Amino acid sequence: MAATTKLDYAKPPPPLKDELDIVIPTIRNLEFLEMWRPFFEPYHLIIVQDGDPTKTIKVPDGFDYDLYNRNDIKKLLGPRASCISFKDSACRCFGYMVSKKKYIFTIDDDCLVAKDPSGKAINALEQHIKNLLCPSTPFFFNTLYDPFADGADFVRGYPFSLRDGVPTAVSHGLWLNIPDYDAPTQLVKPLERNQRYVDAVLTIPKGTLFPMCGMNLAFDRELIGPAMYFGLMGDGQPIGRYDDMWAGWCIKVICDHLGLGVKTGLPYIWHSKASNPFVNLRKEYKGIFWQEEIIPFFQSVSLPKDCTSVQKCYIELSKQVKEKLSKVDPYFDKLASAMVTWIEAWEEINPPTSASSKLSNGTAK
Ligand SMILES: O=c1ccn([C@@H]2O[C@H](COP(=O)(O)OP(=O)(O)O[C@H]3O[C@@H](CO)[C@H](O)[C@H]3O)[C@@H](O)[C@H]2O)c(=O)[nH]1
Ligand SMILES: [Mn+2]
Repeated sequence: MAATTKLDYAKPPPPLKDELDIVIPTIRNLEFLEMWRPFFEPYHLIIVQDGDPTKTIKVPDGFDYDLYNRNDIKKLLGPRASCISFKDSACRCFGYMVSKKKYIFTIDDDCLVAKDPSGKAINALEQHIKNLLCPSTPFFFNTLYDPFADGADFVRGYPFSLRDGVPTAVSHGLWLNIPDYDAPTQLVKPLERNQRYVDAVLTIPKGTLFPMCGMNLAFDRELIGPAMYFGLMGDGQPIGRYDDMWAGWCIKVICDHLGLGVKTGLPYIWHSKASNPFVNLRKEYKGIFWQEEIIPFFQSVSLPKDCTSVQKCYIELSKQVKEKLSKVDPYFDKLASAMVTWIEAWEEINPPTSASSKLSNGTAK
């Protein structure tokens, strides 16, 4: 059995119902919650209504929720609301900012409960909680996958000095049915469906980036929340559908710097609707060739030792974005400024407590 584990994988994890918020970006009514009711009803929902604030979003009875529309965002953030995207699912990050809980689970309104190979309904939230409560192993790859999973462990040759692992900051879930493909792939493979259920949770190794998808994602808000900014997308912006990707690249370099873990794999959800590939192509177009410069940038990012908090790392990252990516397009100059605005807004909404400020100055004992 692994040297240390905060959780016995064989048993269900603690429900964390008072420590976790569910964040849903939406332009639709939320009937999908009926399918999730057995799993979600005990939790507080933060619904971020995008688009026309005068539209009424219907939420099924029995759920405890706060709903924020564009007017609410402007009222709460004032001029700093400019950093929250409009007419793009990136608006969901506002929900991360206003939450007061330690954990966040974000899910799209076209993601339904999937079934595992035995036909059992998958409680995606329970698996994310397991993933977050168990350590990650970014420094040395365990070939039997998650060593903390029931029936697995560290294999021969795995250094005992590394078997405690590190705290897990992010749990990235996957999708059956409609896969999260980019528009070109979607256009050439319109009928492809993901039917492969891979029963694995992997820690993404230190130094490796990954394409983070926001539709089935959980994270420890206290460990990495301030870096989970989903960027400037949608209305008035030259790019869309790179919100979660941008956040994923930022959080990964910061997690690597701070010694935190990022996991991907279980749980699966059932992604029920494909968005329009032609509309998606128009949104993604610039991103498809910009990312050939963005990825080498993130691969070369080095954060100074005195960046001991997520906020300090993020502000340093914004400086490097301004310095090194603005030559790709003036958009990155705007994005770098928006990254700073996001941190300012985050700190205004979440004033540091004495404990958290000790943590952020690396003085906590
Ligand atoms: O303008 C908008 C459009 C949509 N939403 C809400 O965001 C999610 C995702 O929307 P949808 O399922 O229609 O789009 P997908 O292409 O499947 O989304 C995936 O692609 C990524 C694009 O950023 C994203 O990470 C994935 O979610 C739904 O809840 C819509 O209601 C919105 O708020 N504003
Ligand atoms: Mn979708």
